[in-house]
Amino acid sequence: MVTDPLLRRRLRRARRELSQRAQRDHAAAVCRRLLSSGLIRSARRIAFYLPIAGELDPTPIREQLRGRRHWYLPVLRPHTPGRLWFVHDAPKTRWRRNRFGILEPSGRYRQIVPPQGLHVILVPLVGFDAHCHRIGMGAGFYDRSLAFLRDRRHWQRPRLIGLAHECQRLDAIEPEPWDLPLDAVVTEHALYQRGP
Ligand SMILES: Nc1nc2c(c(=O)[nH]1)N(C=O)[C@@H](CNc1ccc(C(=O)N[C@@H](CCC(=O)O)C(=O)O)cc1)CN2
Ligand SMILES: Nc1ncnc2c1ncn2[C@@H]1O[C@H](COP(=O)(O)OP(=O)(O)OP(=O)(O)O)[C@@H](O)[C@H]1O
Repeated sequence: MVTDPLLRRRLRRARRELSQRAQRDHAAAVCRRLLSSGLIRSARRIAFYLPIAGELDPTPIREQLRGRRHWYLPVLRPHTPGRLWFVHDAPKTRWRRNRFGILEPSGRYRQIVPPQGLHVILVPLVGFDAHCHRIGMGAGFYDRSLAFLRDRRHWQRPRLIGLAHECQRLDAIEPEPWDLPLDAVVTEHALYQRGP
C-alpha cells in the first residue's frame, strides 16, 4: 500500500527498540512455531535474510532445521534495478555489502537462482496484518521480484512466509495492486495464515 511514512517510521522504531533479550526470545519462539507448523517441512531450497535494524532474526530456523536443505540470500540484481535474485549461501561464500550496508554473497553464476526456483522464501517486513498483507522497507524489491506469482500458470510457486514481531501487526492494511500477499506470517504470539 502507499504507506504513510510516519506509520512506516513508527513500525521501524518499534522493531529497533526491542531489547536484545526480546529479540532473542522472539526469534526462538518464531522458530519453534514455524517448525511445528509443518509449513517448511518438505522445503529443500529456502531463502532467508540477514536481519537489520531489529528485524526478526531467522538464523535459529536455519540452525534447527535438519536434513538436506540449501539456503539462499537476497541480492540486489546489478543490471535490473529494483529486483532481487537469490544466491546460495555456501561454505566458501565471499561477501560484499550492498548499497544499504547489508552483506550479500557475491555469488558466481551457478549459485544464483531466480525466485521461481525456491520452495520457501522467508520474507522480512516492517508491518503486516492478520490477512498476511505486508508493508516492507518501501522500495518494492520483494513485490517486484515476486510479481510473477500473480500468473496462475506458474505451477511451481515458492511459499512466502513473513517473519515478524507481534509489535509489527496492524489492524488492517489496504493492499495496493502490486502488493503480494504472504501465505503466512509467524510471530512470537501466533501463526497467521492467509484464507483460501
Ligand atoms: N534484511 C533485509 N535484507 C533485505 C531486505 C530487507 O528488507 N531486509 N530487502 C527488502 O526489500 C532488500 C533490501 N531493501 C532495502 C530497502 C531499503 C533499505 C533502507 O535502509 N532504506 C533507507 C534509505 C537508504 C537509502 O536510500 O540509501 C531508509 O529507508 O531509511 C534497506 C534495505 C534485500 N535485502
Ligand atoms: N511489480 C511491480 N512492478 C513495478 N513497480 C512495483 C512493483 N511492485 C512494487 N513496485 C513499486 O515499488 C514501490 C514501493 O512499493 P511498496 O511500498 O509496496 O514497497 P515494500 O513492499 O514496502 O518494499 P520492499 O519489498 O522493498 O520491502 C511502489 O511505489 C511501486 O510503484
